[in-house]
Amino acid sequence: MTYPRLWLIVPAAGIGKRMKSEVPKQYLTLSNRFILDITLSRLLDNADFSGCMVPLSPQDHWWPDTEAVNDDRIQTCTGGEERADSVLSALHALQEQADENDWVLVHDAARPCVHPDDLANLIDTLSGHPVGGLLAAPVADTLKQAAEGQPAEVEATVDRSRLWRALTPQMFRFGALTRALEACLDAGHGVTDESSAMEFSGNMPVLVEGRPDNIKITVPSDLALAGFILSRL
Ligand SMILES: Nc1ccn([C@@H]2O[C@H](COP(=O)(O)OP(=O)(O)OP(=O)(O)O)[C@@H](O)[C@H]2O)c(=O)n1
Ligand SMILES: C[C@](O)(CO)[C@H](O)COP(=O)(O)O
Repeated sequence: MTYPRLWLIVPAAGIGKRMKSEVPKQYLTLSNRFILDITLSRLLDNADFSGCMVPLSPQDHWWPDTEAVNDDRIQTCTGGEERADSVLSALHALQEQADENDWVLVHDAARPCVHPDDLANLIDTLSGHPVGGLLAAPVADTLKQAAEGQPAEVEATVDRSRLWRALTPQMFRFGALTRALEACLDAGHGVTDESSAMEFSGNMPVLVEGRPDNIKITVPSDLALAGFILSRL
């Protein structure tokens, strides 16, 4: 067994409100495969993970019909109200198996287009780093800040020279991430990604440039786009 080990968490307990679909978006299909199965296979088939934890909604009744249900590398737990709650639930479910300084990679179930080269580069870049970091893409568009009120009107153009879009996987030491998320939730400090929790604890995670086509399926038009991207990978 090599140390530190790699653990994978794929939060899949969301309901996909913005997708406006009949089923949670992680259970929509592309080429007759659940998006969740595509995401899990693209990660587990391209790095040596010691285990994978998938937090699911208590109302999830699709999991038994996935490919992943038959994969003995994958465990499930019950997710929480917010993404951060689901990730912390998964960390707690793994804590008897993982060591303090093992790495944990957290990747959205809704990001099936993650490229193996980005996964390998993230792991290689961060493996000796004391804190960890995340895949991210430099902002390529001009950014406008809206004034209060409707209709939305430009209040300012934001300097984008040091702005990046956070992607996933995000990769941190198991113990440090667990404590950071616990501190955020104890303080009522809502976070939408793991890096924000690490920043709240005073760290400066490394930004590792990743492909901008590692999209998160969020709104209806993202589904066809993800299908096109996957067809080209
Ligand atoms: N309580 C939650 C909320 C989200 N997620 C997961 O976190 C990932 C990214 O979150 P997001 O894109 O916001 O998914 P949803 O919360 O499902 O989308 P929405 O905000 O539109 O409802 C998704 O894979 C989602 O399943 C989760 O595990 N637990
Ligand atoms: C984790 C994430 O995908 C990084 O951009 C994003 O923060 C998830 O946010 P969401 O509101 O839960 O989709």
